[in-house]
Amino acid sequence: MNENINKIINELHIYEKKLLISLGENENKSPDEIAIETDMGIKSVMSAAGSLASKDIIQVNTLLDSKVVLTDVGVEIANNGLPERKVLSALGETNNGSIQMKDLAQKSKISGSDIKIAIGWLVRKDWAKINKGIITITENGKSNTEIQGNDEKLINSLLENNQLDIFNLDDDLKEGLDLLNDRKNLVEIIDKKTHKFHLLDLGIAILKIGLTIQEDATQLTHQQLKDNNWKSLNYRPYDINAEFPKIFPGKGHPLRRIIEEIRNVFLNLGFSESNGPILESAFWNFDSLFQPQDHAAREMQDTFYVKNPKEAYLPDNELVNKTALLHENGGNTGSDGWGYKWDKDIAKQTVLRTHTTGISTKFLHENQPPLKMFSVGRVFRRETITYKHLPEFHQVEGIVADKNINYQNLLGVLKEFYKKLGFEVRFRPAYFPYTYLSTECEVYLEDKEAWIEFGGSGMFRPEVLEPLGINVPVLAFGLGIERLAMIRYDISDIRMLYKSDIKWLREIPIDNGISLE
Ligand SMILES: N[C@@H](Cc1ccccc1)C(=O)O
Repeated sequence: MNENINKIINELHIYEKKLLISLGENENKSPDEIAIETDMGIKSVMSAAGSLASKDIIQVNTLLDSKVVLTDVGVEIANNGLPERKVLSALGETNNGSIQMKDLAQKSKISGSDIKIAIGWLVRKDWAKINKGIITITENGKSNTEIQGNDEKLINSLLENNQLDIFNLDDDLKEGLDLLNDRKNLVEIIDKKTHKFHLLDLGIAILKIGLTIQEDATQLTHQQLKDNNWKSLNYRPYDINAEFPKIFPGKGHPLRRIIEEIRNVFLNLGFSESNGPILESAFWNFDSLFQPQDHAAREMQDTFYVKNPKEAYLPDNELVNKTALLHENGGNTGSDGWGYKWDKDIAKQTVLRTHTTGISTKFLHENQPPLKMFSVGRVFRRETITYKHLPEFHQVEGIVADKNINYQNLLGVLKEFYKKLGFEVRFRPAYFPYTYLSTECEVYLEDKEAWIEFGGSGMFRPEVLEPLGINVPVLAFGLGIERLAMIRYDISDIRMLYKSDIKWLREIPIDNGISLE
């Protein structure tokens, strides 16, 4: 037996020991008292008690503790007397023991609203009778003028003691409580659960053997190693439930992360990555895309033109001349072109690129199909800032060029791309001067109950491909990235992505499965 107990003792946690020792001194302490005395905190006391109870060392009883207290109204009544008591006193002071109803308020000094209550209780307590507007004291009333009722006893006792334990009330006070309870607003009963610990035989036996508390070591010191003390130390076990401070490790910005995710999707689909300058010539940004020089998108209100450098270099003459011809009369493509005089100077203008599509035409000019290329970059438009518009944002641009490429392949690539990112998109017919057929992808924003546009795409027109020297079909797309991030991170305002809102950035989970190496 002893051997067994020793084993149990050895396995006791320091909190269990502290609790047992405390109970050994006095079993009647409340958990709160023990928590203060042992400096353990109430949670630790209760969990140590639970653990001791599970080993049959102590028993934990749950008690309901019900206290009665005066309400604010109750305190006032306790100081001034019950309204019916005031009326009874007033009746006692009259010669014939009666008062006219209409004089009641004035004679008994109670407020109008208390009259009804006073009458009700006078009758219920049989202190007075009412007949034809006259209140008359009864025999019972007379004999009660000097005696406190049980309800009054309780009120006074509460005024003195603040609160009383319901289970300890004597019979008078119990009856008083019943009466007061009927009045609704004078007393209140507060129920509280408490626990009481009781040492069982095993607990008593353990205490008899005696418990020593060796404070746990939480740190190893140089000295302990030197003195060889470390061997006899009692090491505090790791508490994996302990509270810990929140830490906010560094992490990639959500926009950066989604860009990396997008890059991975295309790299995994076998696309090669390309890039281009932010400051671009109008030639690559517009002219190479068969966008006429008077096209609305080129207007100052849509495009940022740059003063310095004011002009960009144009590519080789052959390409420039072919492009000029195409704009003017369609060149060899069978198209009529736009039918205007193409102006070199307009093509030389420098712009902050309005899309990344110029990267694609430049890439086609410099590379031979078959090819698959994508690029991610920042683009600029003179947009009014709203929850879904910013004057600068990111696009992912891409092309696939090969003999048998067609519009179905385009839809296939886009579907695959969005699916890999976890989005469901719908396609709508669209128009771009440089593609035919053209389509736009949209996603439904539940918050705004609206479809928002994700980006455009289409098959490059022959007018685009011919001057570049490409004679196979090319599918092309240019998709916005910020809006994807909005949905991915559940933010209803695109501006959030550019605010240094620490709280939001901190709370975004780190791990969304994308590595940033
Ligand atoms: N450049 C278009 C998208 C697009 C790219 C390629 C082909 C067709 C459309 C935009 O910015 O919206």
